Amino acid sequence: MPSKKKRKRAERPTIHPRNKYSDNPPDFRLLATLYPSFEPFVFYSRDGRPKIDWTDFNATRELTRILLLHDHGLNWWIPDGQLCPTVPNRSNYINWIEDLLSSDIIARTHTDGDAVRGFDIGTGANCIYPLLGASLLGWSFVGSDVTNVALEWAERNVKNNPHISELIEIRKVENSVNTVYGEESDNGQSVDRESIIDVRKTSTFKPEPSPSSLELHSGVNKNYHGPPILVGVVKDGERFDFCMCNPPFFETMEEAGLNPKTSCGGTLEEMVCPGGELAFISRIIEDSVQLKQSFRWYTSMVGRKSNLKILMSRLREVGVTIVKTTEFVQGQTCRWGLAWSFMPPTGKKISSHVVEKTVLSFMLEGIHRQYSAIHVLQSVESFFCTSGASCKLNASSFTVDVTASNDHCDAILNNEVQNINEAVSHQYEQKTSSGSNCLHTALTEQCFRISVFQQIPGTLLVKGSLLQKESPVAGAFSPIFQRLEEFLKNKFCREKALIYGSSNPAR
Ligand SMILES: C[S@@+](CC[C@H](N)C(=O)[O-])C[C@H]1O[C@@H](n2cnc3c(N)ncnc32)[C@H](O)[C@@H]1O
Repeated sequence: MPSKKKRKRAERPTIHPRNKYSDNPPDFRLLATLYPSFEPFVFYSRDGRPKIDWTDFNATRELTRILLLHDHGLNWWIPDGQLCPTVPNRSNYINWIEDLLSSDIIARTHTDGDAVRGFDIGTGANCIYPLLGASLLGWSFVGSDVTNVALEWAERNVKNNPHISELIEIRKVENSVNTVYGEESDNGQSVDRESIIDVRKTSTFKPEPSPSSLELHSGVNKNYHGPPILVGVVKDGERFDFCMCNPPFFETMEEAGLNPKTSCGGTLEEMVCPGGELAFISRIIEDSVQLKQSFRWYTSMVGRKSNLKILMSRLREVGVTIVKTTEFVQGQTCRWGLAWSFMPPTGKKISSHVVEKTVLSFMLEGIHRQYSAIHVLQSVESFFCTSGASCKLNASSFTVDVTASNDHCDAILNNEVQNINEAVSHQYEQKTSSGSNCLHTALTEQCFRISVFQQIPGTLLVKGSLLQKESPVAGAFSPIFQRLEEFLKNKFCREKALIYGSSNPAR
């Protein structure tokens, strides 16, 4: 049997090992006794487990407030309706940047001794990244934003923490330098034609999208039409170790208010920008082409896997020296981290936590209305069972654990249907490092977990994790996963899989 600790890790596969909450999730019972203001929000399920109502904004805000106070010694507040960050999830991004900075894959150059300086694009009223980065790691930050409420509350949150306030500068993004030619931008603000023309004149960036870029993938032109992001905000001669960004992910508020299971607030300005995250991050890429080595690392969160692929091909076009990605999982939500640099690479490798080669994924987009994640999960199970592989479906974690022999793998790849009762009996037990339930495996078998995550309505992410990296049949994992992609797309999506084994650069 796997140890308790190992099982816990397997349930939360990508929480960073240095994350304070990786082995100790918040203890609501304890927090309710320590903080009377939190107590009214905690209730107990039949089996006595303490819970909070994730759909209650006041509950999620109070949880964030006391976690920041209890675990980080930070005083913090936001007004009603502003985006409320989840502390464990935001800490993951900070830990990932720490990995990038310490990785030696690019040269260390312009740092001021050991001091690390970051730029948080769109710090929000919550100012969460500068507060966490400064208190956990002593990093200094510029946090930028455009709205008065964000700037006012970010300032307040900094001032209320005098022990780190010297480390954080909140910077207003001036709209006078705008990015749409001689017209009004979508939000009615005036714009400056000159600034964008100058930027393009000196740029090596190609304004015409190539066949692999935005228009082709999305079917719409997703150019950014908003206030400046980095160019025009970063001052002449300023140098940073990194920038980070939790961008406005969505194109409309409808798209944004979608997770009925949680209430984390979020105003129109925080959640939405014309063109959504694709346009916003594409502008960060364009700005990075201008600013090049002013930053060691450029990074952003990405909300949709399909956008990650497009952005990666964009990065290849503009000639970055290195691209890194990671995955952030919290409950049923999955986000990605995208990082790139123009620094010369040193040829050294980054730690294995950052590069994840045994995890594959694809998106199911345009799912027919009548289907939900559980239907997809059941089809995953039947897909593998019909080849004779053994499956264990877990409806609460939305996973299917699969154990497949060499013969089962062949059957899947050759589209053969086997008698389920004839599944090869397992020969002996071999524990996997990830502590999965899928333990009864012979050496010639492989064991993997398929997980299904809700993205937005009509879009699911399907992820496959190989649990026995050393298995001699591990090489079959990728083609099998491609078969699964083809099968699920044909069954659930309005747009069918056109060709078997569609290439996915993000894999
Ligand atoms: C999704 S919120 C992120 C807030 C916070 N960083 C977090 O992680 O919770 C996006 C933020 O970006 C800000 N924003 C939008 N356009 C911006 C721009 N051009 N420059 C700086 N901030 C911008 C919004 O006002 C909003 O506060």
